[in-house]
Amino acid sequence: MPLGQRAGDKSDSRYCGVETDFDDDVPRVLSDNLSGGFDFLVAPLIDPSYRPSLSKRDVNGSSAIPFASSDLLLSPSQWSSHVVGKISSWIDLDSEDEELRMDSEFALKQEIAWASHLSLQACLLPPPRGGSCGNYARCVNQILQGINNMQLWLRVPLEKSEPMDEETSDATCNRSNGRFIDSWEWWNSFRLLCEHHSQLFVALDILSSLPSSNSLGRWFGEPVRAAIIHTDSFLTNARGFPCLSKRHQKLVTGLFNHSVQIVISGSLVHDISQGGIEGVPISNSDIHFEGTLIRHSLRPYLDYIAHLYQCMDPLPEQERFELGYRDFLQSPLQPLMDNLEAQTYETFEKDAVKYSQYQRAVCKALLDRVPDEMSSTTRMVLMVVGAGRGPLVRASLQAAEETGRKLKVYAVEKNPNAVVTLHSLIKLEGWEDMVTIISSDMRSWDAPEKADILVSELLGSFGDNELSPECLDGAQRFLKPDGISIPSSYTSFIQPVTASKLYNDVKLHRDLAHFETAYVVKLHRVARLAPSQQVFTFDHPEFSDKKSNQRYKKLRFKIPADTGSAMVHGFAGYFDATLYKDVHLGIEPTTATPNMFSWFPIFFPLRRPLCVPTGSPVEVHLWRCCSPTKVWYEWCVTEPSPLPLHNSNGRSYWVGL
Ligand SMILES: C[S@@+](CC[C@H](N)C(=O)[O-])C[C@H]1O[C@@H](n2cnc3c(N)ncnc32)[C@H](O)[C@@H]1O
Repeated sequence: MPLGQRAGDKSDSRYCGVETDFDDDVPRVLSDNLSGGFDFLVAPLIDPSYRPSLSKRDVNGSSAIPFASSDLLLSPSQWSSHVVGKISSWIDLDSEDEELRMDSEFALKQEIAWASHLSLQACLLPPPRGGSCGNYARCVNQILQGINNMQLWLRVPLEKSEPMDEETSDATCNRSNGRFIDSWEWWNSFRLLCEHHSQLFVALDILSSLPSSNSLGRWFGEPVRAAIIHTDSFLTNARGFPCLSKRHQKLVTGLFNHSVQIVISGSLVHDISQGGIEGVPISNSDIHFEGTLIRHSLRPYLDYIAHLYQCMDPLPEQERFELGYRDFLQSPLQPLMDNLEAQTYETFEKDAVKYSQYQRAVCKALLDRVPDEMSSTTRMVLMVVGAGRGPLVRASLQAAEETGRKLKVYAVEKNPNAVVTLHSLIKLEGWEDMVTIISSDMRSWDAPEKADILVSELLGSFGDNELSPECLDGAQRFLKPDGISIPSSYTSFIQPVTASKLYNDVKLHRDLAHFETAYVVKLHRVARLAPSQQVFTFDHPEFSDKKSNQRYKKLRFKIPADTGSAMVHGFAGYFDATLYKDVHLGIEPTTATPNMFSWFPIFFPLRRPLCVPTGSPVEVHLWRCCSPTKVWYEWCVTEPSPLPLHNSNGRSYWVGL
């Protein structure tokens, strides 16, 4: 029974699991837990006292392996939708004891084979035992090469003690028996050994104390599938009911938002005589036995988790619309080289916020340029360059009306199809006296007069990446020397991110070119590791003789020390544009224009994930390179360790002029 209804949320986080002990009557255990309100079990598949080496001594091989129920007692579809197999926790693949190690390898493979036979969607692997986990990772990696769709969830305690001063910059000081533990390091070694395998996930054990927010944040870029909350981690409220600390609540909400499933583990440790969570009515799903109400012993914890789920705000409509775009890599548009389609224009035009910002900017420019006393005698020449289907023409005319200024508009557009639409718009709106349509590339148009105001929206997710600088260089010929360009400038930004899903999606292409391409993507499962920094700025108009649109920037990012070590899979990129004076629009997360949806961020991947030890800076270099026919970016990392230069000479990714 899902935790609740949240408009638009179709993610797995609606389903809550329960960790159970070994029981050879899985159908009954499942039925009890489903009736108790849980959606799935995390259950051992085999009797924990079983050891392969002992059974091998049974020379006849006559005794059955003590698996918990078979596929005759529970159908494969029931196993698949309701059971996550819990691999035996005695397994220790890096033990010094050879017999135990050999037994462990045999048992692990045997249990996973059984889980595959049952069509389980996932198995929970025991946590690495700290220190070296080479043999454990080797065996899991072998298994990963052979399984079909099943996921393996590596159980990892969510634990990070604060390092002592002298350990701050030492990433290898991850000792389970010493002073400093950062369990992320265990996960990191393991997944590096398994080469970021896309079926290897994390299940986090949520303990009663939580590490710092920065260190928790790292996990949102990792493939976390489940969070196991032990009943011991719950606090007790004034009335004796289980509840979580504010920080735990925030974490759980964050996990829900990232499609992570909660699993309750442990036994009832709260003394609740009344039943039911405070304020939550006893539910239909409580079991009635011979007229007596039997509640699942963990029901108060489940009810509390459901309560947290139900308290979340509904997903805003725009977010719902964009759900399918989350972490989905798209090639950036090439509006200069290609002609956009009507559908694309239509999507742009739905973004009312963008056009209202433009309208505000044009209003301010008109008021600055034409004093009140001249408003009836002066007619401003405004050119919309790259007019598309006309929304900026409309915004400009509305600004003229709002300010009582007179306007003559030229709408310049190089896409002949959009020009057809423009003509029909002008006719429909009766703007023939005010608007002249020019079907031309702005870089080659011979304008009959000069403009007071040049309005354009040629911006990509990274500002200049759709070649606004090159187009406006061509267009500023017909701007008066004291004329105004809207936008007057734009700046790009980047920040390092953990984004294991994006990394794996790029890797799927199995070629270099995809690792040297920038993507437009609605970032969701990412950890933003350090505040973004400015990269390239372009100002318009720019009449200087020496100007160049080539750029180079070196940036150093400092990941907060309490984050711990982190993995960088690439850089998230954004832009902010000043339209006119204080009117701006942009997508840089800290200053993003609210409710504007025209642009998703850009993502510059790295060919090899970059492990950044605690306290190490990340030094990145970015170039904007230009030739007569194309513009491209090159990028590389030089600290903490050098990575190859990406996209040399624009060999993999470029934007055509
Ligand atoms: C991002 S769209 C914006 C369209 C419209 N202004 C809007 O806001 O919906 C950019 C438009 O500029 C046009 N464009 C790009 N480069 C151009 C150029 N050099 N000359 C004329 N139009 C250009 C494209 O065809 C496209 O219609």
